[in-house]
Amino acid sequence: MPMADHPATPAVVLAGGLAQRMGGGDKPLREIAGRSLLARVIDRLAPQCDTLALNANGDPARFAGFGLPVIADPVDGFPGPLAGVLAGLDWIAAHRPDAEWMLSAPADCPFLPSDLVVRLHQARLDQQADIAVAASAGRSHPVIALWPCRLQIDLRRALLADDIRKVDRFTARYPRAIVEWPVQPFDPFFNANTPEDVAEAERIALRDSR
Ligand SMILES: Nc1nc2c(ncn2[C@@H]2O[C@H](COP(=O)(O)OP(=O)(O)OP(=O)(O)O)[C@@H](O)[C@H]2O)c(=O)[nH]1
Ligand SMILES: [Mg+2]
Repeated sequence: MPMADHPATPAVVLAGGLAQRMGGGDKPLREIAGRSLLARVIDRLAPQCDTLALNANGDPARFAGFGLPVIADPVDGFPGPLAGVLAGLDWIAAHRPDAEWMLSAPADCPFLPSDLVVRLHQARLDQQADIAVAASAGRSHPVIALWPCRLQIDLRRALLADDIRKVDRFTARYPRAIVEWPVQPFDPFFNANTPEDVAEAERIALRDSR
């Protein structure tokens, strides 16, 4: 359910990468202490977002168990996470035309904070920004962001005509709010890219559940 003090915010979970550092395969389905990365991301976002969709290429059947729509990249090849953001904005324009904002988050951040959406909205209001981006330990996380749905047309042009692939390069065109989160007791934007990261995530998950 959306929180009362910010607009209804659908979210797209980006699960479209190659997972090269993990050694390939479906990274979102990798388990951390008995629950997949993707299931953990959904657990974190579902209370904050009023609609969820997955962005992934290939056979959507492998995600059928989540009961969520699976949207493919609107651009061929592996053009990077910006294509996933565009896939989300296209899907929302078609299915949630009432929505003005969209959250994007990667499928490999299993400990997303429970105040993610509320703080991103507050920051873009306070700073009169168009886009709000999450940060921790002084580093921004460009794909964990709140996007105005009206950027759909600009983003398509940037990807297809201007060949922009870096999320930062696109968002730098707009007033941005960078919103910092504390990293204690752990970084809420911990990102599982390698098998070593999976082991570390298991340690965090087991500690957190005690
Ligand atoms: N839609 C889409 N999402 C992508 C693409 N490349 C990366 N992503 C997503 O962007 C987020 C961050 O990317 P990475 O951590 O680099 O994920 P990855 O590409 O699976 O892993 P590496 O190959 O090891 O970089 C993840 O949620 C990915 O699913 C892409 O080509 N299309
Ligand atoms: Mg990653």
